[in-house]
Amino acid sequence: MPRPAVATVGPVRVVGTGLLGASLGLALSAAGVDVQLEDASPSAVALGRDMGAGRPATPDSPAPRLVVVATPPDVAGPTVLAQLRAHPGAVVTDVASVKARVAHHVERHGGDDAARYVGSHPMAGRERSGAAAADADLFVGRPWVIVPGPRSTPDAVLAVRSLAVDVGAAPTTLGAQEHDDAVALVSHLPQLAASMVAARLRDAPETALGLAGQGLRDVTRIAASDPQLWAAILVGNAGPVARALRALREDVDTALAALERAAADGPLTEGAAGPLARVVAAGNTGVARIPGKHGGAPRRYAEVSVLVPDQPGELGRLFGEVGEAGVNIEDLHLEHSAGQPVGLAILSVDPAAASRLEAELDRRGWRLVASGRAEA
Ligand SMILES: NC(=O)c1ccc[n+]([C@@H]2O[C@H](COP(=O)([O-])OP(=O)(O)OC[C@H]3O[C@@H](n4cnc5c(N)ncnc54)[C@H](O)[C@@H]3O)[C@@H](O)[C@H]2O)c1
Ligand SMILES: O=C(O)C(=O)C[C@]1(C(=O)O)C=C[C@@H](O)C=C1
Repeated sequence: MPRPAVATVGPVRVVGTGLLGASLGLALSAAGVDVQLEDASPSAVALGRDMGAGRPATPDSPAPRLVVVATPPDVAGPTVLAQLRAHPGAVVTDVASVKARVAHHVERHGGDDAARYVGSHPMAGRERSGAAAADADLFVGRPWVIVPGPRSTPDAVLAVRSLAVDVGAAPTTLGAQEHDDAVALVSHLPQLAASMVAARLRDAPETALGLAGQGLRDVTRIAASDPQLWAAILVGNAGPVARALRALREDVDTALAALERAAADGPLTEGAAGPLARVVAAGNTGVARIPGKHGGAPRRYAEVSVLVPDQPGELGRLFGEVGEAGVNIEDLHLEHSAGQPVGLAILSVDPAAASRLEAELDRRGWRLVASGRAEA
């Protein structure tokens, strides 16, 4: 396969070869960029190398043109400073999930070197840590926030934007505090909420856990995230996260008051159902505002739900036949419970093509499920 043309000029030094660093190394190496790997843990470097993310940095390595600091956020500021000093010809960025603290650190202690620093944050990741979980396609189609400092040069900003584009991400520029306020709401509060819901399961009886369906899985995937990394992220963005959590607590208190009223006086008691419906309806409004798959404005798709036998090759056959019908799958959800002989494939498609696709799949013997759901 021909290599994609990239604007990033190596060597690129990746400092911190865990999930993010190794994923970046994989993507850049696949594009032919020379990647040097550095980590406080020698075994993390060795793993990154073995995964194909780059070559271990040595004292004889050529000077990097670009350094990407992918360490935990609590050490990102000092690591950025050390890299600026060690590589006076390099642009330095970091990918920490919290930006204001790193920016202040570089601004306060970096002197003229701060001109070569540009903060950044790819909104891409997963609930696992380390290079073993790395993925060259992690950044494809994801927003990548660029956070220029007051002294960042245009060339430095361009180098970091190019990096984002070269690995398939969509760069967008924000101020450090604006970024931190935004991710408190769309990333840090969801992590806390997922963790708290999942924590309720610790002592749940096996019979209850055996009933777990897709709803629980949807809400708790990120509860498997690394506690140490997330503790550093949350304390690093404490003010905005506390504000978001306080607002959530108000909704919890509203729901609690309504439930306790219903529990004490019966489900038809005045003031019980109304507040609960309003909480759920507010959630409907919020979820409808989450942008679609390309991170752009929400657009509506029709959903076609198909029962798929739990046998090798059946999903591939379904995709093939949707393709033969000339319909593009815009998004896909799979619902499956252990022990069930079938799964449910929910295909998001252009509304204009939905009925034709349903008729075609029906004709070919697929079992369709009326869902009527539309995705925003
Ligand atoms: N995990 C995600 O979903 C995600 C997404 C976007 C951004 N981020 C940010 O990316 C950064 C890395 O996260 P990750 O998920 O790759 O973590 P990770 O735990 O997988 O990797 C971090 C690596 O940094 C190394 N390290 C720690 N201290 C170091 C130091 N002082 N010098 C050099 N190396 C050091 C560790 O040995 C480890 O290999 C964090 O700042 C995180 O906030 C994470
Ligand atoms: O999808 C996931 O698993 C993530 O945790 C990714 C996610 C996010 O909240 O979107 C998590 C933290 C990062 O700073 C950026 C991305």
